[in-house]
Amino acid sequence: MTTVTLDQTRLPAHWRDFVALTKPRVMTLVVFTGLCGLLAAPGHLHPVLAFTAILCIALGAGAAASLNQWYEADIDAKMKRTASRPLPAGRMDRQSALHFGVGLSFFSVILMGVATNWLAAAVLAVSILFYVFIYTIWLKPRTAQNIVIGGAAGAFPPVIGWAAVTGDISALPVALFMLIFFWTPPHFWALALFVKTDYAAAGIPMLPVVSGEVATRRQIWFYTAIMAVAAMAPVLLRLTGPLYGTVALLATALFAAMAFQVLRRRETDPARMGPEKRLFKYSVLYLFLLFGAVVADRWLFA
Ligand code: HEM
Ligand SMILES: CC(C)=CCC/C(C)=C/CC/C(C)=C/COP(=O)(O)OP(=O)(O)O
Repeated sequence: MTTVTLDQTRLPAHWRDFVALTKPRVMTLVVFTGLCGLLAAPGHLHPVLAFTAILCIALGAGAAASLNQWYEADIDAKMKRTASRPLPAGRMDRQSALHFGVGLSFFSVILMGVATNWLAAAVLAVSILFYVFIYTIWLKPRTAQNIVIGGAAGAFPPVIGWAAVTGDISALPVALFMLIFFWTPPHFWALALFVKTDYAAAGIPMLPVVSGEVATRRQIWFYTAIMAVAAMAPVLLRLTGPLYGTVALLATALFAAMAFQVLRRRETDPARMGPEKRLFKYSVLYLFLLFGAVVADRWLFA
């Protein structure tokens, strides 16, 4: 097992490493759900301010990701998937990541407040604090249910986007929050099944490590069922229309079919494209599809 002596490597940090620190690939979907919240909201925000609001969500998410990596540098060094990140690989010192994360957090929240309103800024602040303190520092090292509660951090972006336009939070953004909230366990546990040896090596009590594969597969199935209800809720409550309803129905049926394949398996082969990897990859596309449909529906049928 590789142990990197952190803080002793004080190589000049390249700007690319600061970008890597923000987890840009994950951020694409965070930004997209935030953008959809903003575009689905009634009312008008000047395009420059709308762009600024989305930028703030991206910067806030990047700040949270940087603080997550500042805190977890030694854990990341023990996992194959994360060992090449800037801190464990020794390309950046921890202080830089901390300063970058704290600076960016304040900058994104204050800019959001000045450019849009302080409700959007407050929700952005809550999501950063939630990801860093509730998920990363408190729950992740302690309980296998870490992502069920901690996942709420990633569910805030559509609420932030909506609040940036309207200055309030109504039923649709709450429904979109619920959708991401219940989507997160199947999204993450599908991945956790094929990287479970990594988490075991790092001593992180992720569900497949603590409760085993069978329990994880059942939990994925359980949360998929709740997520399906959350996915259909916007149309049942008449918050969205038929286009969203059709996309949500078809995409959720496929999600459930894939989760069922995962449920039927006993063991994961991390080297192959099994049902677990397929579900993880599809989970990302699924959220893109549903959020895209919310906006398309509002714009075409509102
Ligand atoms: C606590 C909740 C969550 C956990 C624990 C989690 C965990 C993960 C992990 C470990 C990865 C692999 C990424 C990597 O290797 O760097 C991943 C990928 C991804 N996550 Fe999540 N995730 C969560 C919530 C979310 C949310 C809320 C979103 C967006 C709305 C999201 C979007 C993505 C995307 C787009 C990828 C794929 C990145 C790629 O293509 O490499 N995740 N997630
Ligand atoms: C606006 C705002 C602040 C949004 C936050 C978005 C957010 C919390 C997304 C969570 C996504 C994510 C990559 C979790 C990784 O879990 P991990 O940290 O356990 O993954 P790792 O093992 O790859 O470090």
